[in-house]
Amino acid sequence: MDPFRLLSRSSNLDKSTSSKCVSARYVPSAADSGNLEEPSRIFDNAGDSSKKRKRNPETDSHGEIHVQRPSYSDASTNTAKSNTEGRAIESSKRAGHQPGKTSEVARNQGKLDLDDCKKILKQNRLKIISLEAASFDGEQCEERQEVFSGRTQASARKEKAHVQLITQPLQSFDSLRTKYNVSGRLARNLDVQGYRRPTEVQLGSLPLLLGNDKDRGLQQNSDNGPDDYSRSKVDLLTIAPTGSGKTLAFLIHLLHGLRQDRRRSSSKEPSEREEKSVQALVLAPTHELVDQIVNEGKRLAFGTGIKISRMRKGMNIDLSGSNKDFAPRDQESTTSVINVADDQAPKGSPIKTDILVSTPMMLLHATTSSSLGTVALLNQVLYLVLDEADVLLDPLFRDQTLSVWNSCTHGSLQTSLWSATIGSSIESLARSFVVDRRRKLGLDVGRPRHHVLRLVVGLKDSAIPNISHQLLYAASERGKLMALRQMIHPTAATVRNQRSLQPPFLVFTQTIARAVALHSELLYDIPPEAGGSSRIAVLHSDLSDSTRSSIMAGFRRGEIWILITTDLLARGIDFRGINGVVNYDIPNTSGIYVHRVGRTGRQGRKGGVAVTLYTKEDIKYVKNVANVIAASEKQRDKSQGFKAPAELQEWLLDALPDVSKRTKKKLKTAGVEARRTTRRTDDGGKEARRMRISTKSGYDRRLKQKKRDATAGIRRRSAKESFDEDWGGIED
Ligand SMILES: Nc1ncnc2c1ncn2[C@@H]1O[C@H](COP(=O)(O)OP(=O)(O)OP(=O)(O)O)[C@@H](O)[C@H]1O
Repeated sequence: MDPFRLLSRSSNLDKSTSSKCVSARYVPSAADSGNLEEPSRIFDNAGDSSKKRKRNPETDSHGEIHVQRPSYSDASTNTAKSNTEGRAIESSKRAGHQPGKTSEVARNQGKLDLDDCKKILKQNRLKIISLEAASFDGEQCEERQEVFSGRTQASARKEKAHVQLITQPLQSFDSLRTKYNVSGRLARNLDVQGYRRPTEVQLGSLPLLLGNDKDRGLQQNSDNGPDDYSRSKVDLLTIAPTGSGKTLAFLIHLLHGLRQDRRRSSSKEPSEREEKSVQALVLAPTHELVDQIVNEGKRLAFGTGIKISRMRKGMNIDLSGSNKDFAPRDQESTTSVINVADDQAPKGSPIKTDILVSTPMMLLHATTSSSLGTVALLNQVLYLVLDEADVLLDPLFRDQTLSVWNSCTHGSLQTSLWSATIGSSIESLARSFVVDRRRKLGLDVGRPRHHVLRLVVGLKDSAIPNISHQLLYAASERGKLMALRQMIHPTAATVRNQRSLQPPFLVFTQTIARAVALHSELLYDIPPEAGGSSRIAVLHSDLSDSTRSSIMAGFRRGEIWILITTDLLARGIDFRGINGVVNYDIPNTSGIYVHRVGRTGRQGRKGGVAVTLYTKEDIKYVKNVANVIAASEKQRDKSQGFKAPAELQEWLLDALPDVSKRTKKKLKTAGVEARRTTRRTDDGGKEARRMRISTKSGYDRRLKQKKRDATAGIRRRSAKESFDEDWGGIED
């Protein structure tokens, strides 16, 4: 008998246990927040232990990646698509790609041939098109106006005719150094921070931002040399899912761009070198997001000599800049320390920085109150980033954002816009703004064509597929509170017998007043043995900056388990170990739903739960949310390759009423009427509404109030009587 077989007979591994161990890796928890794993691809089966991750195309570019050819049923679509594809190939050929033939040579130079590029882009669900902004001039401008004011047939056809570009993907962070000459220090910082492989959005956007027209699959501008980085800039609009790593993508671009500019200026004679102030500007809608970007930027910029700062109340911009003592070589700059001086700078002191991160309002406040004016302070800005671009260009922030953009008058300004949701109207607005700005500044005269590109990762404007969505009907406000209590209570193992919702989680309400009211109602729901009221907090824009920062820090450290908030935290905020999101009040738009639920399941992590509670007042709005959930489930099934049990019953989609455009608009601007902070009076005016969130019925509350009044009356009377007795009045 084979002695080896005999010895191994008793070591029968329990298959179920082993598979559990593997899949446990993908369950997010607060504990994994400090650990950066390999990024899970959002659209593959990263969380499914039984399936292999997609192969790395760098090591396995032949045969293993199976790309399904699209089958077009409709003849007209067929023609349109094949035309587009044909043009894409044409354009790539013009750019220097030679399908099939170049494989060996190209691979030796770190370049892939056209087919490989196409496969990788398709595998990562990346679509890149040129919006051809610079081709609008003269009469074409009118057509553009039409696109902006409403999609005419001509403009719709024009949209369809966009050519899809086949770009060289960024296959590893190593190629940042080898292909794009990114500084060794920046590459090291990426490694130290634990970033091993680029995510989908980084894979697609970095070659567009760092490369030349050839890398982008565009026709090469004849006078652009291969290394002429500054002359081959494009503006980019990126739409990628929540938690997919957009911040890292634009930070790498800014840091590399500024290093390149400095290298160039350091090669000049000292007397010819210019001192520059802010050269890169990042706009974000909230202070919390600004802080987060700066923190990530500082970690990445460590030792590069590039300074990144946030704009705070009372700060001024120093025009003398911070690039005076720049050490161009990596070795020299390794001694730099993370400079946090600007954070502790006294109010009113000027800040010297290369990259400034701010909300539009804060920046405008500082620049307009300066004697120099906004344009003088921002005219050296070479890079403008709009993070959460759709909200920055939304009517609420639009004037401020466009005013900042207009003040960046440098001819080489490169703008990039980033969000998980950018609708067609915002896209048109951005595109027409680029064209108008360039025309006003006369930037296109005698210059090579300027391109505006759009990169879409996955399905546009949709929620990530790796979270479990649940729509819960709670009938009334009392019902919602009871349902939430049920989730908070330690015995509540599951939500609707499905995945459990365990702290830490976020609870979103429609208004600040409701967030405050809900917080005071739930304050004592967590038993003292578990930390009591310190485990639950409320965060909104009426709080001071320091209170907001300390609550954020407490939640990140895991000291706060339940954070009640408004849409202030719906966008961009990256809490890595968060287990779920509760939409206590339904979101005003489907876009906000996508962003709110995107606070969980980040970086492809599985296990996040998103619960949306709704009452009978909400029924007419719920289809917005239900449609997003249905699309997300479809995406999940597609990427898994099988149909998983739906969490959203199909009949519900049919039963819910359609949301009219008017209702959508009303909801977007003011939210559900019953929960607004003001109400209309009979004479047409407005009055503040008292916000109460309670499980007690109105009858019980009235009864209690009557009892309270009666007790107070008795106390008052008895106090008066005893006073009369003691004093006894004035005797004759
Ligand atoms: N290449 C990478 N490898 C591993 N983790 C990454 C990588 N890139 C980014 N991350 C991490 O992914 C998380 C989400 O990134 P980020 O906040 O930039 O997402 P986002 O796309 O901006 O999301 P949102 O749309 O919500 O703003 C962060 O914790 C970040 O550190």
